[in-house]
Amino acid sequence: MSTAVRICVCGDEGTGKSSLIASLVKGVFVANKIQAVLPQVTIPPTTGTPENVTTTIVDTSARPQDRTTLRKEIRKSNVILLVYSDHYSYERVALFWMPYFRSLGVNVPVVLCANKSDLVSDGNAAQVAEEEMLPVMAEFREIDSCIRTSAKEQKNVIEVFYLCQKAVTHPIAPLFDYKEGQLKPACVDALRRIFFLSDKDQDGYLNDQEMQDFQQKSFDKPLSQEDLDNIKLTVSKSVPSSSTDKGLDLRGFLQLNKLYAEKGRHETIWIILRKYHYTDSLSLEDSFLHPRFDVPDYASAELSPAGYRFFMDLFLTFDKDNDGGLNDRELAALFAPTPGLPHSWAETSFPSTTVRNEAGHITLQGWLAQWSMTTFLEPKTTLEYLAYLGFETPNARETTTAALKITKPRKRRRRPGRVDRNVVLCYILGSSGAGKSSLLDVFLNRPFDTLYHPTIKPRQAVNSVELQGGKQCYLILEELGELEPAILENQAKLDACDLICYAYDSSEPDSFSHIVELRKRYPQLDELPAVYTALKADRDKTTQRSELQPDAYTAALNMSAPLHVSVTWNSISELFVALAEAATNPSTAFPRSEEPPADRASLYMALGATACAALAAFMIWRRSTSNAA
Ligand SMILES: Nc1nc2c(ncn2[C@@H]2O[C@H](COP(=O)(O)OP(=O)(O)OP(=O)(O)O)[C@@H](O)[C@H]2O)c(=O)[nH]1
Ligand SMILES: Nc1nc2c(ncn2[C@@H]2O[C@H](COP(=O)(O)OP(=O)(O)OP(=O)(O)O)[C@@H](O)[C@H]2O)c(=O)[nH]1
Ligand SMILES: [Ca+2]
Ligand SMILES: [Ca+2]
Repeated sequence: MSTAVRICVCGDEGTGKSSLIASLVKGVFVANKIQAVLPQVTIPPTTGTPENVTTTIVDTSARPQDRTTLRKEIRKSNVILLVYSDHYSYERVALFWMPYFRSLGVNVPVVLCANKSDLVSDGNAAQVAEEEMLPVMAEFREIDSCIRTSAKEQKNVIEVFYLCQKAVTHPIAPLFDYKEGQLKPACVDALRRIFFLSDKDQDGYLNDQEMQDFQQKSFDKPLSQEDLDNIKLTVSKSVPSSSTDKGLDLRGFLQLNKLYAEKGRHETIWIILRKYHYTDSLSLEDSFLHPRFDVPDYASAELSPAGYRFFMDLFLTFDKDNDGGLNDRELAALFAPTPGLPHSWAETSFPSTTVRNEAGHITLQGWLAQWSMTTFLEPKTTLEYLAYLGFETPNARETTTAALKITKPRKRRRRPGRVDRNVVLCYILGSSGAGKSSLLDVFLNRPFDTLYHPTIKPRQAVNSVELQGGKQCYLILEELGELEPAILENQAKLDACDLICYAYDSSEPDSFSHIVELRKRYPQLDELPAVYTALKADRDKTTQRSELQPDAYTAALNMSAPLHVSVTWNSISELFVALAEAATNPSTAFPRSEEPPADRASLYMALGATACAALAAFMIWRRSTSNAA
């Protein structure tokens, strides 16, 4: 919105341009001859000034020799005050002035002023408007408003300049189409969204309480019962088919605003739109959608209790059939005041990233998990959607950032104790076919699928996990697909990750070596806490083709031995608890720091050596037997 209004006063010679300016500034009519062109005046905002703008008024001359200056001033202005005072100068409005402004290519509102009204008898006022003003207004859309003034009698002098200010601060053009007699589509879209956000119970009507809240928010003052009844009466009169028993429906709400526009009270619409953070071009303010929110290094973003509350209420409001899931229609209704699903959700075929019910609809648990993940991975998206979806705080000065919080930085991961995080990210690394996707599926309570679909794009799954002691945390599991090398080379990605889960297929002899290779190739992985997991434990365990067998390998690292799990076993959920525990208590997932007793260390090494020898012997034996066969 503009903070300054520059008014260029134009019109034929002798129409009273300079007199109007002098009358405004001095407060009295200057009867004696005044300067042809007054110097420009700048007026600071006063109590009545719309939007507290500073106003500059520029006088001009219509004489041909002053044309260059006139042109320059018109181009610099935000609004033109076009003055006429008799029949001749009136004719010149349509014949010269309006076409002239158009030929300059300026796109500013024009306020048309019929000055010297003292010379016309009062009875004529209505007729003047009918016969003179309406036709030119109809012909030239850029005319914002018309007014009759008298500099001599101080009539409408303050008002005419006020109209000029308002034409800039509260323009009618973006809201209303005179030719069609309709609110413009962008205005209807914005009002529809505002109606939708105000209809808190989503029954399609603004009931009395919702109207009160809307009024309070828009105009910072309560709505009296009388005013409310009047509004309803006006609407029911103008939309005869609508009943206002349950409140105001969308049609009635739009009609009400249309009436404002028709009656020249379009500033009311602007007040509403601006309260809901619309810009002059009827888009949402960038600072509203993207407030400043910085996540320091080693910290993360999470939803605050207010944020969780908001998303929970949203879910409950839109689960109309109360079946504990949001079906496609309910989801579409929920996202109606937004541009659609967040980009990243659409890309990851939401809701497949989180918990769904049998019908495939996202559950409340899944919904909160999904937002927890989004906030963790891309807090700006959450902030944007909080704005679209109408998150409000009791304190008007607070923004959507009140729905988020920043966790304490956790640079020193080896320090004992829990980290200040309720949402954690765990990368699952392992050879292709090791069973990573199956792990993600079972994490989301999906049935086990024996069919193998290799993963190409990174894939995430998020769910809540109950930690020991009953505390909830959200665990994001991510398998990296073909981007595994790229992601592991990216230090920022590793810093953001809370835990590495090394996974291998215990029934596949070439599976564990992938982990050994990864750790060799990316030594920076050792800076992260880790958990080793042997997958497909329901199948026959086989010897790994690796220098050390997994147990010996982890023992040599002073790490816990791999957990043996199978997605076909119910006990698989214990793995997720173990991962969440390790991620929130990272020091437990590093090599134990106390040096083990010397003889035990050598025992591990020796064990490793025997294991290798055994493996070699085994392979030789196999080969000879197969040769024999
Ligand atoms: N009766 C009457 N006379 C007015 C009014 N306003 C201005 N006049 C007179 O009209 C004449 C022209 O007024 P100006 O203010 O100089 O007009 P202008 O448009 O600035 O004229 P230029 O500078 O020549 O372009 C003066 O004699 C004013 O006193 C008015 O409201 N009523
Ligand atoms: N018996 C058994 N089979 C499993 C288990 N987990 C996974 N599988 C099967 O192993 C095969 C590969 O599983 P995926 O989960 O696709 O393996 P992945 O690690 O995601 O594979 P990539 O995406 O190629 O890296 C599939 O046919 C699964 O059905 C398990 O616990 N037991
Ligand atoms: Ca003048
Ligand atoms: Ca309602």
